Amino acid sequence: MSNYGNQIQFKVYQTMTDPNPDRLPVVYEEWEKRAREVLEDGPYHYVAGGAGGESTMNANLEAFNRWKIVPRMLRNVEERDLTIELFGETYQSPMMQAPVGVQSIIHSDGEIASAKASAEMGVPYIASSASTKPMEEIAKEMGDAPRWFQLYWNKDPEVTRSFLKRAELSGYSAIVVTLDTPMMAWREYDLKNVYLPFLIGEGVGNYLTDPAFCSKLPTSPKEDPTSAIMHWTKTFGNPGLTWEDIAFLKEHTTLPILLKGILHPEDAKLALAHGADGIIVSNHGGRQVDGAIGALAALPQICGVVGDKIPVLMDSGIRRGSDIIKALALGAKAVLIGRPCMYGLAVAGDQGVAEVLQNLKADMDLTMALAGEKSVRELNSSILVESK
Ligand SMILES: Cc1cc2nc3c(=O)[nH]c(=O)nc-3n(C[C@H](O)[C@H](O)[C@H](O)COP(=O)(O)O)c2cc1C
Ligand SMILES: O=C(O)C(=O)c1ccccc1
Repeated sequence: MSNYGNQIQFKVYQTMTDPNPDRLPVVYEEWEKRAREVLEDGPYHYVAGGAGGESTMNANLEAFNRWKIVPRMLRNVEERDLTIELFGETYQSPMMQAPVGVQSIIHSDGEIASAKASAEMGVPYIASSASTKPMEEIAKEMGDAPRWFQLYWNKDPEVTRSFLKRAELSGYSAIVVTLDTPMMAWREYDLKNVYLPFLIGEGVGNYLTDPAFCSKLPTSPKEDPTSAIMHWTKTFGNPGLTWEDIAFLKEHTTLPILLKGILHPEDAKLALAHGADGIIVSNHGGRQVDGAIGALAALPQICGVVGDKIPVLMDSGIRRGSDIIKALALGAKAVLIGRPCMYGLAVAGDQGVAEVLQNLKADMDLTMALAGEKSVRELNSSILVESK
């Protein structure tokens, strides 16, 4: 049971007695501003930017703003429950870290720092295929703490199979298959800055340590890193995949498989028909299709199709506790947090990520209580109205 009320008082007291003007921000916009100050143009825009004119990024925020919470009173919210259950595991809150690759462009400790913060905060960490550090190193940092692995489905099926095996062996308990990035979108700032992290060898930690990947190289990546990177760019994404290929993944792993990047209700039906164990409604934080539907706007229809058959999670645009409450009330079992954690990482490494997660959890708990609700499992759309 949670009580963040006391923590808020503690935080205010801490702030009153701490004369340091550089203390960690509370305001989301200040985290972003501080990240902007510490990052060069290339990395900052890579993280903060979206596809094309960024209309999808804006749509994500607008979709949250369109729904309003209608709080209920006198419902005894003294004892509250933030825990959820997914695939037989109990998680401390309905929040996870979204898979984010190339984190060494944000902080020298990269994914190790984010994973450490996740373990400390009891927030599951989803390790990206495109991490700078190999999945085994990330796992080692986390001990027994919960973690999932995000799969970029390589053109070479042996690499895909090897990633699935390595994830199982290093204690990841679910596979998130990202479907919306068989190729990188048109991202204007990255083109303007001539900045693509993987072309300078970032985000290939899992690949350069993979026996299946390395077996296809003319020489070892140590001897010839350029060839290794070129091979990566040729094999990274697989635009030829179809729904029939999901069977390949099911054959090669016993872990639950979640499909990330679903926005169309017909695709939710196909996901069910092809045996997905979960769906993540997402537009990749507005980084792939410019002009796409806001992720939250896509959520209700997808939950309508899926019902209670498999869990639906969501990401894209979560910035504050009330966003999490809205997503859960519209049917998501949990949400993934992307950029906010990365701004925390840029500003203060693992401590920054932990602070961002802690603040989001406190804000979510308080918002839920003040809306008259005491369990994240019981939230539903009766506390929301849509304003057109
Ligand atoms: C810098 C960056 C790198 C990302 N890398 C990956 C990745 O490797 N795999 C993946 O599935 N999603 C990736 N994403 C998308 C996130 O998982 C998530 O969908 C998105 O950030 C959520 O939106 P938000 O940033 O508005 O919270 C990345 C996002 C960012 C900002
Ligand atoms: O930038 C991204 O959104 C992303 O998913 C990615 C893909 C490949 C390498 C690094 C990040």
